[in-house]
Order: sequence, then structure tokens, then C-alpha cells
Amino acid sequence: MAVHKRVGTRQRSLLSQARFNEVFIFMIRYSLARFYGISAFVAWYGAVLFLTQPAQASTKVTAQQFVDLQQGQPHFPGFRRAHAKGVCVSGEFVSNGSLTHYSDAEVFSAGVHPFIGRFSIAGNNPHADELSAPVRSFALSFVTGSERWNIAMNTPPVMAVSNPHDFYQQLVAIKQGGDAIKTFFAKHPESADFLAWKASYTPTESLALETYHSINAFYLHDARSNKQAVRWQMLPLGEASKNPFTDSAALQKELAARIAHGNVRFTWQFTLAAPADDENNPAIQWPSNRAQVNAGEINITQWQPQLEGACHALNFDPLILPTGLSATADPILRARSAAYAESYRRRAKEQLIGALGGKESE
Ligand code: HEM
Repeated sequence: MAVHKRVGTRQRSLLSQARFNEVFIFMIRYSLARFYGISAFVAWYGAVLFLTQPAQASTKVTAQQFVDLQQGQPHFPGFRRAHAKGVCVSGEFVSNGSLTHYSDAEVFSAGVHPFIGRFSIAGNNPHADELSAPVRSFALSFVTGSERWNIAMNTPPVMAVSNPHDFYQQLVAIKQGGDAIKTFFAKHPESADFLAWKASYTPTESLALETYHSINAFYLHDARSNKQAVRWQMLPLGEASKNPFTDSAALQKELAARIAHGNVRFTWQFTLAAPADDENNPAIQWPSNRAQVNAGEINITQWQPQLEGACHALNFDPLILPTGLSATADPILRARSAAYAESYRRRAKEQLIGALGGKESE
């Protein structure tokens, strides 16, 4: 009995060990199945959420993501990650004083205000063909006393979208090619003003014959801190003529020839927003009957290749503003400022490494 009992105890203990193992294995299997099941569900649900989320739901695009996308692969070390091909210029703004009623900015006081500037074409390639570039740009930097005002303008009067996340998706669609951009615009009815401009616009053969727009709005402040939302345009005053150059640097060469003849001038015109206009939305064109103020004339007097000129070391961050101007709440302005800083940081580092004899130089 005692033996039997001992055997029985052993059997029971073996049985319970087997039972324990079964339960243990079952639990492991169950846990794994559950884990994979839950993971699969989470992945599926996440994908569904990601794919079905409205594009404007998230605006969290970092400056690093923008610059990674814009610079492309491989990138061009030492150059701007966007608007990489350009030419340095300098000149003066002859202000007629008509904006002093709206703003204390020294640049608007009647008289001559020198600036350093840069004409460029959009894109990451510093060797790109200029005549085929769909977007041309003009940037200016004024220094008055201890203050600086940096301005960067493009040829379109509005953006296609109104927030950084959607602009990022637009850039992704452009990179994807094919029908991706058509699909993108179909999902973004706010692109209507941009598309109407695009349909009516033919690029000229001269950087001096384009109209350049601030696109984003800013506030002008008077001495009593009254503020007026504005956008501005630089309207070409040069005479149209055929560009004799056809190579990839045709726009820069034509510009140099015009500057030699003192023929690169623009009217600086401001559009005053009415209360109905949304100054925080860069995708919507303001009605054409808004009040306009002609602030004076921009004259370009000199140019230098970009790697030798003073503009190369400048970051035309649109949030560098003097007394008398301030930023609107337009989220694109913040995204621009952060992305320009990131682009600047990368190219400055590469230039430094190059100057020290490293590999990352031009
Ligand atoms: C979220 C929107 C935008 C992003 C992320 C972006 C990004 C950039 C970056 C990374 C650069 C190179 C900066 C540097 O290394 O100095 C650049 C240059 C430039 N951007 Fe934008 N940009 C945006 C919107 C705009 C808009 C709306 C305009 C026109 C109003 C504009 C006009 C320019 C111009 C003219 C330059 C060249 C400035 C120069 O000559 O140095 N950008 N942009």
C-alpha cells in the first residue's frame, strides 16, 4: 500500500507536472497568439488610421523631415537644400515714404536703403537648367542700425496649401511623379487659387521680368502699434527682350547683362488686407480690389556668383523682421523659419569641414 501510495503520489506528481506543462504551453501559445493577434490588429488599425486620416489632422512635420525630403539623395553638400541654384546681387530700395503712415520700419522712411539679395530657382540642384525652372525667386536682406529684415519671395502669389503638413505631402506627391500630384490637388480644394495662377502663368526668359510675391502675410505696425496685415509684390519695370542665352545658366547670364545696362528695377507694391481677408492662410488670394500702396523702387546694381558673393552666407529666414513689422500666425512661416535654419546648419557645417580640408566641400 505504502509502495502503491508512493507510486500513486509519484504518478499524481507526474500527472500534475504534465498538466502543469500543458497549461504552461497553452498559456505561452495563447499569449503568443494574443500578442501576434493584437499586433496584427494594431498594425492593421494603424494603417487604416494612417491612410484614412484627413491630411490636415496632423501638422507635426519637423524641419529635419522637410530638409531630408527637399535635399534629395544624394544631396549637394555646401549648398542650400532648396533654391540651391542662384546668384548674389546687391542694390538699393528707393523708398517714397508712403508706408510710414503704417509702419515704423526704417526701410520705409523716404530715402535710399541698400540691400544684399539673391535670385534663384526652386529645387535642390545647384547645376539645374534655369530656363525650365517653373518657380523663380528673389530674396533681400536689409540692415538698418542693429536690425535686419530678410525677405524671400517666389513667383506664385499664393501657396497651394495652407499648412506645413499638407505642403510636405505636396512635395512627396511631386517627388512620386506620375498622377500623384493630380491626386493630391483633387484632395485639396484650397489649391484652386494656386492652380488658377499656374494655368495663367508662363515663365519669362528673364529673372528681371518676373513678379515676385511675399505669399505669406505680415503685419505693419505704426507708432501707436496699430497693425495692418499686408502682402507684397515686386513688379518688374524692365523692358522685355529675347534671352540670347540657351545654356543651363541662361537666366543668370541674361541678368548679368541687364545689370550692366542698369535695367533691373522693380516697383515694390503692398496690398492691404481688408477685415474679411484671412492673413493666416497663404493659399487664398485676396480680392483684386484691395487697396495697394506703391512703396518705391528696387534697383539692382551689382551681381556676384553665389559662392563668392555676400548672399551665400545669409539665411533669408522670413521671421527675421525689424521694428515696424511682425509675423502673422500663418503656420507656414514658422515651418519656413525652422527649415531654413536646418538647411543653413547643414550647409554651414559642410562648408566648414570643406575649409578644414575634409571631404564634404564643393
Ligand atoms: C513650409 C514651406 C517651406 C519650406 C519648408 C521651405 C524650405 C526652404 C529651404 C530649406 C530653403 C533653403 C534655405 C537656406 O539654406 O538658406 C528655402 C529657400 C527659399 N525659400 Fe522656402 N520653403 C517654404 C516655403 C516658401 C515660401 C512660401 C516661399 C515664398 C514666399 C519661399 C521662398 C524661398 C526662397 C526665395 C528661398 C531662397 C532664399 C535664398 O536665396 O537663400 N519658401 N526654402
